[in-house]
Amino acid sequence: MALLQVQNLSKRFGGVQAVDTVSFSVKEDQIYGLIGPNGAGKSTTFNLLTSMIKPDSGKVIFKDKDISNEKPHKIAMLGLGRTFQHVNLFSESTVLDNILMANYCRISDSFWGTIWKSFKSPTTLLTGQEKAFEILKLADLENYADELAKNLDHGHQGMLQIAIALATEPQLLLLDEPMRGMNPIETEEISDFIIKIKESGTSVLIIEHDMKAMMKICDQLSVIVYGKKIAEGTPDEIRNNPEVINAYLGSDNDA
Ligand SMILES: Nc1ncnc2c1ncn2[C@@H]1O[C@H](COP(=O)(O)OP(=O)(O)OP(=O)(O)O)[C@@H](O)[C@H]1O
Repeated sequence: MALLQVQNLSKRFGGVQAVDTVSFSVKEDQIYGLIGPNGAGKSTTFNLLTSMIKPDSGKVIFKDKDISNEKPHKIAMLGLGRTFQHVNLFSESTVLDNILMANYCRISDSFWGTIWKSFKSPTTLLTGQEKAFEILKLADLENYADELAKNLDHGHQGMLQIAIALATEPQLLLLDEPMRGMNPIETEEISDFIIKIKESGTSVLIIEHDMKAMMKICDQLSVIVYGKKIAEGTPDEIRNNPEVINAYLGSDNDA
């Protein structure tokens, strides 16, 4: 079943057609990749999906609901979580507290909602702790639970960033260049973490420039060039698509 349907989405900034009638669907239990050169329109697409900006035309359907004009926090509450390109942590808080805060934001969507939920369920905070350790384990960060986030190395901060987004308990997690600035070992660890996220029941939509990693982890990919989708398929189909090789991958493709 399609969890997310993107239908003819378009966005223009002045003279630049950043996103041009882009359509694709992400199914449950899928890692779906968006690839394309710098300035292709990938981040703009993410910003449209999460309502950080509004489309000129087109629709975003999430779990059969049109969310094109929904507020960003409502979209997060519906189960669409995301990370940003730049690491965004509470650096003076511990790793565990970063996760707990994100998880608590998930359950406390409103003041009265919080009161009602805590009245209904006094175990809410305990459940939050259990959930947090579950996520830390998945990210291989459980040994760093009491460490301040600022003391983690770049690779572990990247893992924590994803773990925080996961703590909002999304059904679909949008990852914006999670391997940016990572060395090959860190890239491998993040790839494994993303696969584990899928196996634990959360679908993933990912933008990433590391082609090797994308070809390894994605079930399906779309290629965007100058705002337009030029191809869609499995990693093998994309790797061998002459139009993609011409327009984007080039002859030095080692994916
Ligand atoms: N807020 C904005 N105002 C004006 N132009 C913008 C804005 N955001 C993006 N653009 C332009 O839209 C186009 C698409 O940019 P976008 O950041 O979506 O590409 P991208 O594929 O994510 O690139 P990268 O891989 O480098 O992150 C670019 O030409 C960019 O300069």
